[in-house]
Order: sequence, then structure tokens, then C-alpha cells
Amino acid sequence: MAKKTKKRNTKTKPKLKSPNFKLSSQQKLIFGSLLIILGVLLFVSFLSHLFEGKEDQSLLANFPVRSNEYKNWAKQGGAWLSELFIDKGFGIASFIFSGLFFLSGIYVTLNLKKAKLRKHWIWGTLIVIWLSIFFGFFSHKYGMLGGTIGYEMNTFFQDYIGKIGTALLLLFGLITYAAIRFKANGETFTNLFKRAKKEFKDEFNSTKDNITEADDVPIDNSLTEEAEAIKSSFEIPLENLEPTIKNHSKLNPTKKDTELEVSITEPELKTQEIKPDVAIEVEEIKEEKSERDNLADKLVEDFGLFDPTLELGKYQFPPLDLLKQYNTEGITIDKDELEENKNRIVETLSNYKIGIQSIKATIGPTVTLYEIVPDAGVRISKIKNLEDDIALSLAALGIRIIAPIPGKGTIGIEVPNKKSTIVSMHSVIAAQKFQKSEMQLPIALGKTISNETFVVDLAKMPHLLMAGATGQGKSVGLNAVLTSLLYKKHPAEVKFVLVDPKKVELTLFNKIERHYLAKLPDSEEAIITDNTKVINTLNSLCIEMDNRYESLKNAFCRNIAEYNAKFKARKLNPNDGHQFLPYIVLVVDEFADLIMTAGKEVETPIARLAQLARAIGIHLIIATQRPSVNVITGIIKANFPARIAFRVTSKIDSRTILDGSGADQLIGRGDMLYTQGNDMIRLQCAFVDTPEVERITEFIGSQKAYPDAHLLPEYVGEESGTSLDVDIADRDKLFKDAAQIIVTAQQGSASLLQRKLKLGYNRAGRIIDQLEAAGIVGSFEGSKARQVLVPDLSALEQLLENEQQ
Ligand SMILES: Nc1ncnc2c1ncn2[C@@H]1O[C@H](COP(=O)(O)OP(=O)(O)OP(=O)(O)O)[C@@H](O)[C@H]1O
Repeated sequence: MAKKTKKRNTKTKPKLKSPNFKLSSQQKLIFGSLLIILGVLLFVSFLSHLFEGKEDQSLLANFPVRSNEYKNWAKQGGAWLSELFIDKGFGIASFIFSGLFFLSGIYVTLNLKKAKLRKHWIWGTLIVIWLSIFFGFFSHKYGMLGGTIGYEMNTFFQDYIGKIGTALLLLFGLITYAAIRFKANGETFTNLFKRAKKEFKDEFNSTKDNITEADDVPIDNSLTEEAEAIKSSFEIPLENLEPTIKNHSKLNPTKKDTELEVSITEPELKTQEIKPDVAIEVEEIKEEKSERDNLADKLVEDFGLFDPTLELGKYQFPPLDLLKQYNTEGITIDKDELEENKNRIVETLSNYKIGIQSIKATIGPTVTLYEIVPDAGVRISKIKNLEDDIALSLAALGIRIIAPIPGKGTIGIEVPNKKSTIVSMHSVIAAQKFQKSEMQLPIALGKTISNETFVVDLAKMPHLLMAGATGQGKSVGLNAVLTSLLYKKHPAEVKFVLVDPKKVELTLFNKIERHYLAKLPDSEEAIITDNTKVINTLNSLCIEMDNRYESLKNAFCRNIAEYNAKFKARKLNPNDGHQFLPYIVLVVDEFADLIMTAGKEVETPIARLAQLARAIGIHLIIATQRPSVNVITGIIKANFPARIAFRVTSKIDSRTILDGSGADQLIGRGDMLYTQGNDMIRLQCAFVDTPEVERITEFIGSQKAYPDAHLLPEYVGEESGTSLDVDIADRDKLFKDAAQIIVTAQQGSASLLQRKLKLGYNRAGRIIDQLEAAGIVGSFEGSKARQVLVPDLSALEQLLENEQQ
């Protein structure tokens, strides 16, 4: 068993440990400075290689002879590195590598964002390659500036696409770079062109301006040197202006001068036009985050959101074709039957002097609902009182009268169809309502009277009580619930605890033990058929519940959904005992049997779970044949608002389950009433046959599984008493470590030791016994953790020292 538990521990560890690859801040400093030094060394070597490389080249043939006198500033090593990077590599573009190493050093030392550094490396390498090819293009002129790689790549390209092709390819590379790196587009280039044009124009105009201004000033016959230069650069305008300059006259409105003025005002107009287009840049105000969030963000950035399904990443959900489709599916309208029923209803009601205004039929899979609007003045209470008489007059089994239909003000009479249609599991699972549901634990129960697929969330129920006489469809109902969850939830997200005293109903699910089932650490079979083991399992679930509440409290979460979302966002540290929590669904088939044999011992933990477990993702589904008050007690009923009633034999039984009649009027074979506290809905339960369940479990069971079933916390029953006379010499090697853990956590539980020391259940249990014998923890207290009798570590040290003397 110890082996099994160990397996489970190793199962979860690799995932949890992945973020621990991080370096400590000291290691970062050492590694970062090494990178910086390497960057500087490369730069120095490369630089000196540019000047002295040729002389070193001949010596490198005898590398590594120590006596050789290298000219490189970093001697042999530098010469060798330069030869490798520059001559045999990428040419002078290799300088970028020295920069990248330097930058990496800074990033590592200062613990900056790694994603950015990765970007620098990717772009840096691409630039190196481009430059290498670019310089290689001119290798005939500038020798090996592009290195061997640049040269070889150039000859390769030129052989295939020629010189022009290679040049265009380089240009294409440049444009692509600008487009991706600087988000450039066609507009950027036209803007660039426009700006250049404008600058040129401005310069041109200002030159003209200077010249005109100069016209205001009396000028000597000899032109200044500047004017001379302007004159030579703007030949044509100056020639036109020449006479004016020569005559020392004021600016005359000659043709050319007007042109000049216009050209001066033009840019001003343009700027006015442009002004409204100038976009205002609003600096984004970033919300300050707490240190913990920043760390979580970083982890998410580096590793992505935590994915609980990763361990069984290749798991495939069962395909729909494993479920059977029936020919008799789909509603057929039998007009004669409808007419006949309508006439009988009208006749019967008229016997009791109840007039009808209108009647409307909704045909469901097993029953048809006739909705009647009575004449004005007819009291609903009258119809309600006549319920039984009307049912008798209609002389059919399974008639139910709903007076009034809630929220409608009409009276409903449900009459069974002569030919009922099967609601296949296939049809409800395939329904969009189920497939697209965003519920936490969606269950496709069946179809309503209006033939709509009925999907409910078990997490919202939060527990389900199912009752019905034998052979009315309970087991099929349970299978429908389990099948729905199997089709929607990954093995990492939900676990079942199955209790089956009948020993035959749920055995098929044994095949998915290592995928979906949860069990006690010491039990062989995951499906519990022995009533005494049920008590241990229920108490173990109570411990799991307490542990989960503790985890939720430490994580400041109100429910499992919030907790898991936080865990996925890596805001909870696995080293603090946090882990992804799967939903746990406890299914008890034949609860009456359990209560009869175990009584209070079962009722208490069930009631505790029912009262408290909703927030932490433990949900109970309890089925019973005998819905009597001593089985479904007040405390159980109070905590199970969601109930399903299949056909029962008496009105009293119906009252016990539903707090009202109705279940006794059902027709059986999956015909059921569902209530979640208020309205009662009549449903036809989806039918899933044993071979279908077998195919599904076979399909899941044949896939890669976890090493073991999900292990629940150990629960030491009273019968496994402790032997307190443990010799000090016989103590476990880990006794002291265990004592320290227990005292630090102030929680005397074996499961804590199992987790922290990676022990098997048996060994952890033995150590707890030894701790009890040593007076460190108190005696066994049922589902609660043992009391820790030593307040702190120094007291523990003292206690152990005293023992030695
Ligand atoms: N939803 C359904 N649609 C059609 N037929 C059904 C449906 N549910 C049950 N039946 C029929 O009723 C039979 C008995 O159903 P089931 O075994 O579920 O009853 P049960 O209430 O579990 O009985 P028991 O308590 O004795 O185990 C099935 O073999 C099947 O033929």
C-alpha cells in the first residue's frame, strides 16, 4: 500500500515542481556576470581581430600551442573565438552576438522579463543572418566581411536566383523586418517619403526666404560668399531675381515674387490642415499590483496557466457513437388518441359542471399534457378537490392533474401516451443544451414534457436524493448521471466515490478506477460494497472536506471554483500544500440498506457532508428504494433540496420524497418527477443500457490512466486501535522529522505526514502511533485531527532530550 501512496505522490509532483527550476538571486548574479564578461570578451576579441586577425590566422593552425605569440588582445582564446564567429561564421555581424551575451547578462542579473530577452535573441540572430548575407553580397569588394556563412549563402542564392534576385531578396528581408518589428505598413513608407519631400521643400523655401530677406538690406555690389553659394545651388530662381538684387530695390510684386510668397504660405496652410489629425497619445495607467500577483503573472507568462489535465493530456472523451440510437425515438402524433383523450376530458369535466374555454395538447415522450382554460368563474379549488374523481373517470394509469400550472393560470392534465418513446442517452448527450453548457457539473437527466432536453448542474443542486420503488428506473437514472459527467468532465476534474451494496449495479465502473474513481488508501477495490467500509469512506470524505476548507481559508477563497481558478492562475503555491481540487461525487445506491445496517454512524457524516460540502466541491447522490421516514430522515431531507422521484407505490412514500403527492401517479420505466425546492417537473429519464455503459467504461479504461485511483485521506477507524508501548529504539527513522512537522503545523494528522514526508499510509499511521506513545499527539478523535500536545519546537526538543536521559 505504501508503494501505492508513493506512486500517487510522484504522480502530482512533477507538475507542481516545474516552477522550481528558477535560480536563486545569488545564482542569478553569478550566471549574469559570467554572461556579461563573455559579452565583453567577445567584443574585445572581435575588435582586435579586425586589426590583427590576419597575423593570428597562420598561428591558429597550431592551436593550442602555448608558446605561440598571438596578437589578439584576448590571446589564443580570443583569436580562436574570432575565427569561429567572424571568419568561419557570420562575419562582422558577429559583433551583435557579443552585445546579446552582454544583454543576457544584464537581464539575468537584474531578473528582467525573459520573454523580452528571448525576443532580443530571435531578432538579433535574424539581423546577424541578414547582415552576413548582405556583406557576403559585396564579398568581391570587401573580402570576408560577411564571413563564410554569408559568402556561402550568397553563392547559393546567386546560383539559383542571380545577383538581382539576391539583392531583391535582401530588400524583401528588410521590408519584412520593418513590417514585423516596427509594425510598418505602406502608409509608413509614403509618410516617410512625404516627410522627406516636405523637408526638402522647406529647406528650399527657407533658402529662398533668406535671399529675399537679404534683398531688404542694402547690398554691396559684391555678393557675399553665402549668396554666391545660394546662387549656384538655385540657378533658375536666382537668375530671375538677379536684376532686383542688382538694383537694390525692395521686393517688387513681380511674377516670380508672388510665386515666392505663395510658396511660403503654403506650408503654414498645410500645418493648419494637419493639426486636427494629430492624435493625442494618452499614457496608459497601469494598475499597481501586489508582489504576489506579479509573481503569479510572471509564472503564468513563463509557464502558462496551470493545466490540471496535462498529466492525461492525450485523454479522449468517449465518442457519441458508443451510445445507442433507437428507431422509436422522436415524437409521433396520434391524432385519434389526442381526439379521444380530449373528448374524455371534456366529458368528465362537464360531469362535474366544469366548462372549458380552450384546450391545448403538448405531446411529450411518455405523457401528453392537456392544458385547459376553464370557463370564467370556475374555482381552481373545485378542480383540485375533484382531482381523484377526474383521474378515475379518465380511467388511465399515471394521470396527474396540476391545478393550476404554476405561472400560467391554466389547469394541466397529464395523460400517458399509448405508445411511449424512449429518450435515448444519445439524444440528450448530443443536445446542444448539454454540449454547450457552461455548468460545473452538467447532468442531462432526460426530456421534459415539451420534449426539451433537461440539463441541471449538480454543483448547484448541490446534493441529489433519488427514490423510487424497485424496477422503476433508479439504476438507469444513476447511470445517466454518471454518463453525463463522463462525457463532459476530464478525469482530472471530477472523481467518483461509488457505494454499491447491491454489488452489481456499479461494478462496470471498476474499469475506470484509475481515471475517475476515488478510494481509501488501504482499500483494494474502489467501488465500496461492504457497509462497514462505507463508514470509513464517509469519515474520510469529512476529513477531505475539512482539509479543503482549510486550503480555501488559506487561499481566501469562498468556493472551489474560485480556488481552482486562483490555482490555475498560479496564485497559490503548491509548496504551501495547495493543489488543484477535483470535484468529488459520492454516489450511494441503496441508501436504505446502509441506514439499516449502520444507522447513526452513516447518517452523521452524510448529514455533515450534506450541510457543509457544497462549497468545497463534494456532492452527494443518494438513491433509495424505500423512501420511508426512518431512511430519509428530517436532517437528510433538509439538506437535499434537489430530489428525483421515480414511481413509488404509495402516496405516503411520495410525500416523504417530494413533500407532496405525484410520484405515486407516475407510470414507471424512467417516468420521474424532479424538484429543486419549488416547482415539480415531470421528466422522462434518459435511458442508458448496461452494454452502453460497458462500452464507455471500456473506451475510457483502455486509455492511459493515473498510476492509482484518487486517494482520499486516511481515516483510522476505532477498530484499528493503537499500541502505545512503542520502544524508543524501534521508532521510525523519520520520527523526529515527523514530530517537527506535526508540532510546526499543530495538526496531528497522518495525511499531513504522508504529504510532507512522502510516506505511505501504513508508515505514516505507525509514526502517528509512536508520536502518541511519546506524548506528542493526543489520542484518536474520529474524523477530527489529533490534538498536538507540544506547543512549539523548543518544547519538543526538550521532550526528546528528556527521553534520552
Ligand atoms: N429511462 C428509461 N427508459 C426506458 N426504460 C427504462 C428507463 N429506466 C428504466 N427502464 C426500464 O426499467 C427497468 C428497470 O430499471 P432499473 O434497473 O433502473 O430499476 P431500479 O429502480 O434500479 O430497480 P432496482 O431498485 O430493483 O435496482 C430497466 O431494465 C428498463 O427496462
